[in-house]
Amino acid sequence: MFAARQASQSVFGAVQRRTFSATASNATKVAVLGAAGGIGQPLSLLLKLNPRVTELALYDIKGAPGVAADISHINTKSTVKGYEPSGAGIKECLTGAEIVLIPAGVPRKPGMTRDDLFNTNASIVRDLAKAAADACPEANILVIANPVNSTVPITAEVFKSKGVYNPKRLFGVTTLDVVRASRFISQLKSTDPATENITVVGGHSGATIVPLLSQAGYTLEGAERDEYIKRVQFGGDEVVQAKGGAGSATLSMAMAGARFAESLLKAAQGQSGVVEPTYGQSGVVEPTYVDSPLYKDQGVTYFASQVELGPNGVEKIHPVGDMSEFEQGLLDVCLKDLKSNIEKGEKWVKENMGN
Ligand SMILES: NC(=O)c1ccc[n+]([C@@H]2O[C@H](COP(=O)([O-])OP(=O)(O)OC[C@H]3O[C@@H](n4cnc5c(N)ncnc54)[C@H](O)[C@@H]3O)[C@@H](O)[C@H]2O)c1
Ligand SMILES: O=C(O)C[C@H](O)C(=O)O
Repeated sequence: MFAARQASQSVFGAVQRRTFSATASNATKVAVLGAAGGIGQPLSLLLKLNPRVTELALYDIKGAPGVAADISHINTKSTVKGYEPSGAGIKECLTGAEIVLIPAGVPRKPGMTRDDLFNTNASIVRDLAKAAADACPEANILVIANPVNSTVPITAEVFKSKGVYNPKRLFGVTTLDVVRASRFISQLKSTDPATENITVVGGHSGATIVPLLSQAGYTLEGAERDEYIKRVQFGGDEVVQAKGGAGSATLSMAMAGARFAESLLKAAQGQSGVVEPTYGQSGVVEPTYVDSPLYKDQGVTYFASQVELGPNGVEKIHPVGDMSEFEQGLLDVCLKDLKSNIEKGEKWVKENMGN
């Protein structure tokens, strides 16, 4: 009981109490690709605060050694090293990594959709996926770069082309949608956001983001419902507008990425079931966008639903479960959009696999 309680301490709780430390058998190297960016820097900071991480490898086309030097002074035990193309390079960064987070890529400006990022980010993700498939084919790959609905299939096709694809190890990070859906309902209902955990299924853009409020026992009606759904589906646009051309969500995304990485680390280190609410509800059952059987018969080969994580990555993909008629309508729209986003990624990468 005590051990379980200790192991489920939050990132911040663990640091403050100074009682929890990762053991040698739990040595975990985590790599961040795009570590000098708006997401990469705070994400790397949060990973440095996580006692489950023992080695942090930070790569970017520019600036990663500086970020690493800065973060390395934080008084937690993990080692930190920065890599750039002209130095030790991405191969050394990735070798031995168990988790690879990919926030490398261009963010949106006002007026753009995530799909407008496709032309730039597809080749960035393809090339980083190639490097990971060569250097750490068994790592858990966590894709943050947008458009996630398409960059995840691109990553899968790269791994398939190298004969090392394991669908249990590839994740599109959709945690920010869960974080937003939970925060926004807590604002409407005056509840504690730390205890809200709204399941969000589908994908990660606009109408493909489907919050299932009914599963948390909530019913919203009329304008209140429509505004809530719009805010969850277009929460990213709210931040893009507010930043006025200086990028998209970085800080909330860093938290969401760190939370999902922590869930995987907990699962890899043997925790199972639903874990008591800690670091923003980080548990071992999380919605994430994976190679999924749920809607394959409709040509939708990747889908985010509740996924149980374990030492081998994906342990179990939960079905979407009961939903209201209204939510079913949202899901129908989602599936149509998702199918074309997936096909776009797969088609592009097959035509542009390169060497
Ligand atoms: N999944 C989500 O929920 C979510 C949330 C927010 C943002 N995003 C996406 O994350 C991506 C990054 O956003 P950001 O705000 O951090 O952008 P940013 O421009 O601040 O940072 C991107 C970083 O990637 C680096 N980079 C570019 N090409 C690279 C390459 N080939 N190898 C390594 N590093 C490379 C850049 O040098 C830069 O440091 C965007 O595509 C954005 O849309 C996703
Ligand atoms: O909105 C964006 O472009 C970034 C991200 O996907 C988000 O949801 O905030």
